[in-house]
Amino acid sequence: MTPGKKLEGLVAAAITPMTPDGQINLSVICQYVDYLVREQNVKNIFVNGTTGEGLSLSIQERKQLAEEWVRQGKDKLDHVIIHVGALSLPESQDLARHAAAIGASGIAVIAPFFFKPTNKDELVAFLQKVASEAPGVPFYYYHIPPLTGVKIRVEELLDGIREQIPTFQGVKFSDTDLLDLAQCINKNGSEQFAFLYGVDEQLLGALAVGVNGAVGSTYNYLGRKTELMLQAFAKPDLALAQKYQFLIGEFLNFVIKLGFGVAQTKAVMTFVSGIPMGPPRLPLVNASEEFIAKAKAKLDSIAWPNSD
Ligand SMILES: CC(=O)N[C@@H]([C@@H](O)[C@H](O)[C@H](O)CO)[C@@H](O)CC(=O)C(=O)O
Repeated sequence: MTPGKKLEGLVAAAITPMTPDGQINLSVICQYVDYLVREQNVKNIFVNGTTGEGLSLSIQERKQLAEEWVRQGKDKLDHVIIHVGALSLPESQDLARHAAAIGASGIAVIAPFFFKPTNKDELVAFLQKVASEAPGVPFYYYHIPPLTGVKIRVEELLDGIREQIPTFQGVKFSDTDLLDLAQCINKNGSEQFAFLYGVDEQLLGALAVGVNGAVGSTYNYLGRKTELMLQAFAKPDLALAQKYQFLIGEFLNFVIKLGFGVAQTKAVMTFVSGIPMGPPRLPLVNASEEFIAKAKAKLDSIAWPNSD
């Protein structure tokens, strides 16, 4: 891992591999890291988030996964960010201390979503109590209102945030409100904080307003293609960047219509990488065989530009 290096570019939202009987499967994480680095050229990972079913895991499982990702990523990955958000503040603090103790490169926290903060001050108070348990570890706010129902604007949250959370380093922005995202970047600059976008199907729009990178589920298996989109955008070759975004969107649009979530992501990653990701945990249920066949046929049919 590379301490001090700014978090930018693509970050894979880690899937949590499980055995057929639903236990976490740490034994494939070494292979998973090698696959990301060698086949997808992705060197950053976001552990125990949405795609990783972090909120469906026990605290003990979350710690075991964090330890294994840090251990396996030590000499191969640039950043291992651990999501430590939980509904219970002491649990979240415990996870933050643990992430610091094992040498994670950053921690992230989702807004509590059962008893929800109703304004910025309540949310920042919660985040501050977690961040202060890991005073040497870069802290990221994980904004995902479609799942948390917490719609406090990030633009508002960032106002004066470093005074309350000195380790504040950036935002994982998993929302479609590009006005809010653009204002965050306009007011704070993407040099001061890292802005990482989390809606893979419209990353190009977020690049246009200045994000530093992206965290998402599809970078597990479309990391290399998305990297080519980032390169085309940087060149700049907007037509080529659009071509990549349209094709990524074509696949996601297709699977979203079939019903797409974490269970289906596990199935897609299994057939693309060959690494068994196993079943999801209830209440999520396995992707159907019909979904798998259709998703595979669709992905295979895409004619990527300059494809290898
Ligand atoms: C709601 C959801 O799962 N969003 C994904 C996206 O990567 C999403 O899978 C993708 O845009 C396809 O819709 C990420 O934002 C989640 C994520 O980064 C995480 O697992 O923490």
